[in-house]
Amino acid sequence: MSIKSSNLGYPRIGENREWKKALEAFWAGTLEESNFLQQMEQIRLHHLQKQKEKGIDYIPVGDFTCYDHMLDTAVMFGLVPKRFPYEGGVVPLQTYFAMARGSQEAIACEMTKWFNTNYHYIVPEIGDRTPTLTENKPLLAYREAKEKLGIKGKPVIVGPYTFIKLSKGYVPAQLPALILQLVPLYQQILRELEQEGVEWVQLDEPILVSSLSKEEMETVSYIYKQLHEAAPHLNIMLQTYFDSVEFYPDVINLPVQGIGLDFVHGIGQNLRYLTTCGFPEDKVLGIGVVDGRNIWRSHLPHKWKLLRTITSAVPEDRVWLQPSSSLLHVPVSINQETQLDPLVKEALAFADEKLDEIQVLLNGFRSGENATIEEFTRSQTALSNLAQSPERNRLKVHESVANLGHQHAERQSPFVQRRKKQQQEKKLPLLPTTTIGSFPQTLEVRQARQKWRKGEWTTEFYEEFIQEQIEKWIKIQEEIGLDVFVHGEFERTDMVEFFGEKLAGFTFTKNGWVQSYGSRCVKPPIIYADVEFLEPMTVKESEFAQSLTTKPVKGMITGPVTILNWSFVRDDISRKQVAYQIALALRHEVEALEAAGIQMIQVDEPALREGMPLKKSAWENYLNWAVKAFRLTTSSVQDNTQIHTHMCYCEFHDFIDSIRDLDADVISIETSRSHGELVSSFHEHAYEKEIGLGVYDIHSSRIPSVEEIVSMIERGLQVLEPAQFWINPDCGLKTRGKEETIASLRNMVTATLIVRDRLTSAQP
Ligand SMILES: Nc1nc2c(c(=O)[nH]1)N[C@@H](CNc1ccc(C(=O)N[C@@H](CCC(=O)N[C@@H](CCC(=O)N[C@@H](CCC(=O)O)C(=O)O)C(=O)O)C(=O)O)cc1)CN2
Ligand code: MET
Ligand SMILES: [Zn+2]
Repeated sequence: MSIKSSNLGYPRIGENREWKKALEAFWAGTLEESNFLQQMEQIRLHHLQKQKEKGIDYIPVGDFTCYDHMLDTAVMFGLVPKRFPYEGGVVPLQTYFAMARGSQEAIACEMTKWFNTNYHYIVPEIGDRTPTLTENKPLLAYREAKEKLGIKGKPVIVGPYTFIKLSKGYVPAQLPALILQLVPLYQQILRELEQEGVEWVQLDEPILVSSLSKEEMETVSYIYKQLHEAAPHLNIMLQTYFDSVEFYPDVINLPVQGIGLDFVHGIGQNLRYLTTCGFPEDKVLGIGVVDGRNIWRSHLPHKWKLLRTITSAVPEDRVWLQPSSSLLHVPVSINQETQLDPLVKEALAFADEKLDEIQVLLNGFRSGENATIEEFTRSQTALSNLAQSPERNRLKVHESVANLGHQHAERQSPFVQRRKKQQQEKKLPLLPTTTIGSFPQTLEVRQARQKWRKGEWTTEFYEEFIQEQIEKWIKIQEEIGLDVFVHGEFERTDMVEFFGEKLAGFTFTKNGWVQSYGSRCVKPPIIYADVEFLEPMTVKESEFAQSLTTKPVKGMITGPVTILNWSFVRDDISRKQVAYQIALALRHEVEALEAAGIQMIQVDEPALREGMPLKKSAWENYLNWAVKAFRLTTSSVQDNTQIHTHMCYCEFHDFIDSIRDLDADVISIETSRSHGELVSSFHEHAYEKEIGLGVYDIHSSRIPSVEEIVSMIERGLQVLEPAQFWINPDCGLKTRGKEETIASLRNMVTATLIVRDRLTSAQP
């Protein structure tokens, strides 16, 4: 036996986003359920077949989903919240999608970021029901692959501890009881897999790389002991990713047959552990050597050296070569990228190419290093050509970043003084209403952009079209009676891609899509070089919108940390340096907006939290530079220019002090999808600046009632001062339709007026 290859998970969306298109057609009612399911199966099998053809020894099955793998796990355990109709047994597709997307009757489940990625999972709600096993999904996936393709796959399951830790609806004291309920269900799954003759199963426990307590590690040991006893002949690959494991000595002694470690993102610590503590002789080591989170080609000679180091500690026949994580986080294939500059293209590897890299390394082991010398040289040359390119060596940019030590990044006056000036000048009513920036990106808008891109429309014609949209929506906002307007972001494909296209240092793929949540995808820009400001990016639209109304129109840009976190970033310099480069570029934009008379400028940072390292010990350093990057972007404006920021779909409670340090005058946040739980965190941290609370979920076509919004507002008012309070939806409205947007916003304004009335008449 020699070294083996393995994969942890494959993108679901398909080379041409077939998956997304099928889902959206099904939801729209233009694709019947049976056809839909058939298409899903086709896509699923095609992906397995592809991995087989690439020669992967351990192909993951069961990683495919019709929405999200956490949601799949929750419904497998019958964890349907009581607000959805459900009578036990296999959860119907209708209910499954209602949990994900909401229905007119019931609010959707919460959605939040999967560790430090831009992938969002549906948060299981445990409290409502006792978990039961409704169907053995991994077993079904295994059988399908075996029967239809002759593939003896490796079922992938979210591990019990990660599942519980990422769920909600229980208090810590209930944890032991919960474990006692869930463990037998996992046991049953594994026992049935064992009986089926499954060789290996992959249990994903990324939670093991986060900062756990010793006590928690003991719980994990208890759980895995139970699992092993239930199916002693089944091999468990305990898979971790995104960083190095905590408690390495405990982890390697768990009664499992394989341990998967990330040797890209956790390389320093994982390697130190391996060389100092060793690795047990009775286990397989899955080594994640090819980056599952970024799109750069591997430097194969370096990887080879790493493999040599590892195989001097663990014999080859007990090693699996694999990506560092599921390939869910990278685009499918570089095949279609015919327009990329060869300098960049040669240096890239997407999911399919990453699997090829694994095979190249494997061949090196099987047939000797010489057999792969060509590929090794090619990777080395591509990466060094890019490193030496003038675009990566813009001295002026390097100097500006190097000189940052002396920059204060302070507003002229402290918040309290600025606030007074802003209040006097802006004279906003109590509980000002606003929106987060984008209005519906309708088919009409997207098609217009496509016509312009294809050259069917002139730039002039397209810009006129955008102006018409802005005009239409300024009128709509007037009619609805909002207090602070936005221009609607019609000219943007995506809040990050748009800015990337206008800054130096970025490049773009034609088809490099990655799933963000459900059917929604993003095409992350590639930061391949030094970033520089070229010319104003948003001034024209903002200025135009402001010229149409006397209400303030917020300028709207995406912040430096979010642009960083939602791009694929060069890895030859630190992320901090890249963030500073972007911040210095964006500062010009903020200044240009101010100079054009825009008095409120929103700098979105929805990805600030997501970039936070998984280990608490690394938080301070990250937050220091992330906050500084935001302040570099925003601090040069006058006191009366009001800086807004916005964040969504993340945990807020553990970094409120950093939010305060951003020194934004107003922050608007998502609250309703997390059902209002985080409002009290701002109170507990005595947050003194202004806050806009998300009063309704924007990921659902459901129109919130006035009463519902009133009670959301009142809930907020129990803990926050009326004077610091703004009212807004959870996030931008680009994914919504026009009519539902208008209806929802009307209800939001009506609800605000009711509460505003109550507050003012209660005053002496
Ligand atoms: N980068 C990023 N991450 C984010 C968010 C975000 O806004 N941006 N928001 C949060 C939630 N995540 C989201 C991610 C994506 C979308 C989203 O709406 N994505 C669109 C794609 C947006 C886009 O780039 N649209 C292009 C068009 C892309 C396209 O599909 N074109 C068609 C042709 C046009 C058509 O007929 O539709 C094609 O190529 O086939 C455009 O507007 O120009 C989608 O999946 O549908 C929303 C939220 C968190 N993470
Ligand atoms: N301004 C952006 C919008 O409204 C913020 C989105 S945060 C994911 O779409
Ligand atoms: Zn948002």
